[in-house]
Amino acid sequence: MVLESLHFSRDGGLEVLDQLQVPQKKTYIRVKDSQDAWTVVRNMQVRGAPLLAMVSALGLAVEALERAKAKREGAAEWLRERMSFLKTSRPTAVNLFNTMDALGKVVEDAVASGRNDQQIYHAYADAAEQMLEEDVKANKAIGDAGADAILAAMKAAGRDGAARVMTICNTGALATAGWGTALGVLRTLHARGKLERAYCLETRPYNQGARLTAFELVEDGLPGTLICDSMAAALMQRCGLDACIVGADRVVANGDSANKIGTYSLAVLSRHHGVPFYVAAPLTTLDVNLKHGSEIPIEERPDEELCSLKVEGVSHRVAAPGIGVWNPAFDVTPASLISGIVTDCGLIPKRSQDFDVAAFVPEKKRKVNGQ
Ligand SMILES: CSC[C@H]1O[C@H](OP(=O)(O)O)[C@H](O)[C@@H]1O
Repeated sequence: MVLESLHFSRDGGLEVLDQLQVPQKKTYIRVKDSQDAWTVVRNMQVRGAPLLAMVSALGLAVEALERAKAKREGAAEWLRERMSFLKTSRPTAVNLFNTMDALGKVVEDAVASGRNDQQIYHAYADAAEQMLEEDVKANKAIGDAGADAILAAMKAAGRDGAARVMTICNTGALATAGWGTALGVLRTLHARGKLERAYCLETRPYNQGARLTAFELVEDGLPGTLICDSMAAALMQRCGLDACIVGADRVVANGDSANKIGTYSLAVLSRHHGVPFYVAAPLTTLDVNLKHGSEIPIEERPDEELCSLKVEGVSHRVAAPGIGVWNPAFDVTPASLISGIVTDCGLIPKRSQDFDVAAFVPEKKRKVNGQ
């Protein structure tokens, strides 16, 4: 059983796994309020689009419950200000914004129904806690839909065996509340006896693949092979693949998808080698307010993160001092290179060169996402 990314309870509060220390150390750190939540997300001690949204929401829930106990007034105004603050930690993963907007609606509904301060604090905390269960359920649904899609594509290509699948970054239990999105599809294939091998890219410069995905594959006994990002093309050329499946930080109205830097090159390689390329994401990752991938804000991380290797939280500089650095944390894959977008509500139907995401988001889910 993989380490859990977080532990939350009303009495015990919130603890998160410090992912900067994985796999050498498995250290849980306490998140006592919204400031702590913002800091662990900004530092990438906690990362992964769904997980960073949940940790932000739950860190604020811990603080809200403390204020309820102390009978502090001004609940709605305080929660609005704290949610706005939490939105400033990282700009690309839309899950953070969708989650804060959905929780903001919970607060506004409580105010509109005449709830007092204590009730408003508790309404917020109840909704934040419920997101944990919903996330794992969504990931299991993504797992089934993704595994069905990959096996159907293999059958159409005349292959009935187990799947050889490549993935980038970490999209497993350490990027979510459990099971994972793209890595959740690999877990489902394995559970069905249909995973021949998972090839995980080390995912420079943060090494989510080498440190986190490799850790999850080994811990859960999935057949995994680690490769350098630069080896992906040669592996497709020499060994053959049945699919690539990746996560997402934001999928916009036409299906263009932002994900970890290196994903776009994987999509181009997949197209060149005739490998189906899938994006796996819960509905909280969809953003129909943006029409095209060029509108997605791309986070740039500190130069030091590219120039150094961090082991157990300690940085060792590798790059020559004084060199200029460009360090975008994400890139955007155009919908035309994506074979399918796998969600917890099934696959988004593909048009000739893109997807109609807005038509897909069911009315009820659209409301939850604040769209
Ligand atoms: C479950 S999708 C997680 C998504 O987030 C990762 O980015 P980061 O590690 O910088 O938070 C990566 O893009 C993954 O695909």
